[in-house]
Amino acid sequence: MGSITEVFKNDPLHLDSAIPLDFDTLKSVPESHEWALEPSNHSLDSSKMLPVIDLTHPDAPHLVAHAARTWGIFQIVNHGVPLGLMQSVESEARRLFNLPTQDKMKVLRSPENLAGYGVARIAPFYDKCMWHEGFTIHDSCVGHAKILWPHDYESFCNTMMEFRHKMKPLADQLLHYLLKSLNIPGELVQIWAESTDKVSGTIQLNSYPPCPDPRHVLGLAPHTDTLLLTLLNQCQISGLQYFRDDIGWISVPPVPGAFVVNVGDTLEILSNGKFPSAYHRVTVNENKHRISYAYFHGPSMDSPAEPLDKAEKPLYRSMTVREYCAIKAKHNEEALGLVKL
Ligand SMILES: C=C1C[C@]23C[C@@]1(O)CC[C@H]2[C@@]12CCC[C@@](C)(C(=O)O1)[C@H]2[C@@H]3C(=O)O
Ligand SMILES: O=C(O)CCC(=O)C(=O)O
Ligand SMILES: [Fe+2]
Repeated sequence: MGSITEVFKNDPLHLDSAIPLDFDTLKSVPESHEWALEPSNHSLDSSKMLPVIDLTHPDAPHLVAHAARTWGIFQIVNHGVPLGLMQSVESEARRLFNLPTQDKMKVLRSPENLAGYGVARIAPFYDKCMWHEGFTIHDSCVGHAKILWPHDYESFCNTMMEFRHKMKPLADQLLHYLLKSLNIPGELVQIWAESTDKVSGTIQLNSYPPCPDPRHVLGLAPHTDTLLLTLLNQCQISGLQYFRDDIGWISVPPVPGAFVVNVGDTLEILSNGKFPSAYHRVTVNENKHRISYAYFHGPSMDSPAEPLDKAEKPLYRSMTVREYCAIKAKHNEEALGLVKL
């Protein structure tokens, strides 16, 4: 059926590269984790550049569409997701990542699966390792949570399911604003809105432990997200950076209670390049254990991935979302270039 899991069944992440480092035992950065980092641009005040949009503002639909066109990344506040729920997601994520390594290894993501504990999907594309461990939730998380906390799994699962339940309509609303701003028939906007009903969004919990020397380390290597929209909370600790050719790497400042919204590759294709997918990376901290959590909003794998405005010359070839995800899983950063006409 139409889930992203099937893409990874065909292109498994091999186990030897799927195990994160045991960060607790490290006193210095091993060579395997030392990157030649492109420097950040500190001369610009990114807090004055990247838009922070109040979703209760009467002009919110236009502000959202404008920010997605100009940046491919922006932040939203007054989005309706309760702060208490956001705090619970963070504390459940911390509870998980604070478990001993041998416990987390019991829920290691199997090579052909999407869900569970492990390194980022993009890890095999790099010869250096990232200072990161992740936990991915796709359908239910009960199986994994029962292994981790046999007598106390419910608070984790209830929190994550409640979070997903609140994120879906928010992501749909943003997608609706964006698609409506394109020159496409209302029925097509409706079809796309409904296409996200067939899949349950993916939740990704990210952990970036304190690092003895963060200057040469990356939490996550530069990447774009694959699906339509990613909504991410950085839990008040900076680390997320965004790249644009004309400005270089700038920090995305943590804004209390906000979600960072990233345009993903699939939305770049649907919009014929009007909403550019955001190229981003994560840096780490010396003393703070940074957590972030994200909701990945995607369509059914059977949906067409092609420019929607038929009056325009298409810049990308037509394919299904499944085909695009398979190209991304094989070629990572090269994928968008490979489907450009
Ligand atoms: C829905 C998804 C997006 C994601 C791949 C995945 O199937 C589940 C994990 C997601 C994640 C999180 C960390 C960064 C990222 C690039 C990765 O390696 O795994 C994203 C993937 C993505 O957007 O392509
Ligand atoms: O941790 C972050 O700020 C970003 C995480 C991210 O890029 C992702 O989960 O795709
Ligand atoms: Fe990302």
